[in-house]
Amino acid sequence: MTLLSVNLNKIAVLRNSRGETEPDIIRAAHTCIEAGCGGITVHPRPDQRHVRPEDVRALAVALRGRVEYNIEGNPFAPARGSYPGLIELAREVRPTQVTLVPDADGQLTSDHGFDLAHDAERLRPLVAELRELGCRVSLFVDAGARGFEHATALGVERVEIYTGPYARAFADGDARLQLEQCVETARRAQQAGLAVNAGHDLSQANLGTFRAAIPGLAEVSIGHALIGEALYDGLAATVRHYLQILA
Ligand SMILES: CC(=O)[C@@H](O)[C@H](O)COP(=O)(O)O
Ligand SMILES: NCC(=O)COP(=O)(O)O
Repeated sequence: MTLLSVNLNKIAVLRNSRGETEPDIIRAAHTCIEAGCGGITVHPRPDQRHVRPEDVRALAVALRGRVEYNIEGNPFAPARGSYPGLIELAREVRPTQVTLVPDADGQLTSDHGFDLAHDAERLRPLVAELRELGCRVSLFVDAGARGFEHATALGVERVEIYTGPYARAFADGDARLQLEQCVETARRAQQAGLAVNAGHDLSQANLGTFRAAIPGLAEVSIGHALIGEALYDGLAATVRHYLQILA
């Protein structure tokens, strides 16, 4: 069974565009949980254009004991304004899992993973602290990544394969090479004792093929496509509700 963790960043983006409280991220989380998802993911960033520290805290209260809570982000990005930094947020809310992502500041979205051999030493104290807090630690890696033994040696339990290039190739009509690379990467990670998560631009169109190719895939975190698809799935019914009011 692969756990579906719904990324709610895009709900926050819509809400932030009006500076008010709707759509409500907690209500969205309840809806996803009632629909059967196994986890909620958020990816706070220092510029706070997506979920904000207060969302991270409120979700921790709403989710506790119900589903897994996965917080993603760059642990090296400094605190800025009311953003206290990823590790400080983890200290406060102790999520189920922290996925460390080497985003550059101001990056539109995540687009690459860690170089495990190169980054291991600076990750070491962070991984140790997160594990002491009781959080499972996952590292975001590119398809094709090597050096998983460095992650295992740090005490990391999972890696998340960045699936953006796979999703793009799938949309372009031929994802064979990208998929093979993901399969091979998952196999190497599992051989090193790590469980494998995946995410970025996964969708109803490309998920089935991906899942079928990766035995033991532990978790997928999906946000952008899922929220977009939810709009299409709900738009007609919502228009009908408005028409009933106006009839
Ligand atoms: C690590 C990763 O791939 C996701 O967390 C992604 O960055 C989230 O997407 P947003 O760009 O919507 O925050
Ligand atoms: N870790 C990936 C994630 O949380 C969601 O990515 P996307 O589906 O929004 O591209």
